[in-house]
Amino acid sequence: MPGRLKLVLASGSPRRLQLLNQIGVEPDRLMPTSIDEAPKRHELPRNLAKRLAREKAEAALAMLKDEAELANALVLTADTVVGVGRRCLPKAERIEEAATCLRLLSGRSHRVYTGLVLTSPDGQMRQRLVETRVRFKRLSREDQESYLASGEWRGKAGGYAVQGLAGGFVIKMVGSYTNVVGLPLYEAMTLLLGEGYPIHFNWLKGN
Ligand SMILES: Cc1cn([C@H]2C[C@H](O)[C@@H](COP(=O)(O)OP(=O)(O)OP(=O)(O)O)O2)c(=O)[nH]c1=O
Repeated sequence: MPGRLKLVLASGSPRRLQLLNQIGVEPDRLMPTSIDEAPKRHELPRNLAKRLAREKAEAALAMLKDEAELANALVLTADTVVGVGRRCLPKAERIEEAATCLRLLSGRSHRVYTGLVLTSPDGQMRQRLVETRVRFKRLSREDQESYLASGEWRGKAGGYAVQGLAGGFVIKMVGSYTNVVGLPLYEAMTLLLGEGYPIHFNWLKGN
């Protein structure tokens, strides 16, 4: 008899895990991948998000191939990229990068893309690309300096986290909020249900 369908979240992002938990999904395994996330020359933000989500899926599958107990597992990966026009902003690791991002984001609209890949046990990859438009207020010198001092930008695409202090910078958002945080929940839920993952069953637990 086939075992219960398992889920591997191939991510080291605590935000992605929290977002999945929010819809009652608890992955059987967390598996951070490590890939080169540098954009190619002239690569558009949307293409970068798609490519990196796919490369994370491939890296996770290679790590899983010797794990018999996860042979029957779905594997979920995502990558979030902030784009200003045709330019990909970095996932800020240094304060100078974050400062450059804030200057570019100040007083204008940008787009946040998340590429999502769900791989089924037979190796089939189902992919989504989700886009949200975000408009920031003009950031004063104090906004920028205080935000940099907060450290909240660290490890975040585009050097900000909308779920934290930077929520106060957002004038307008068009599209999915959870997409900006790192995992668009409508699309994730649709992909998981499409592969037969029993999301609603989990909602009944505890009642
Ligand atoms: C724009 C934005 C990004 N982010 C985060 C989500 C992601 O963790 C990160 C983008 O980097 P990613 O490379 O997408 O993800 P990651 O390296 O953190 O995790 P993994 O590859 O292991 O799945 O930025 C926020 O938390 N809030 C935001 O508002």
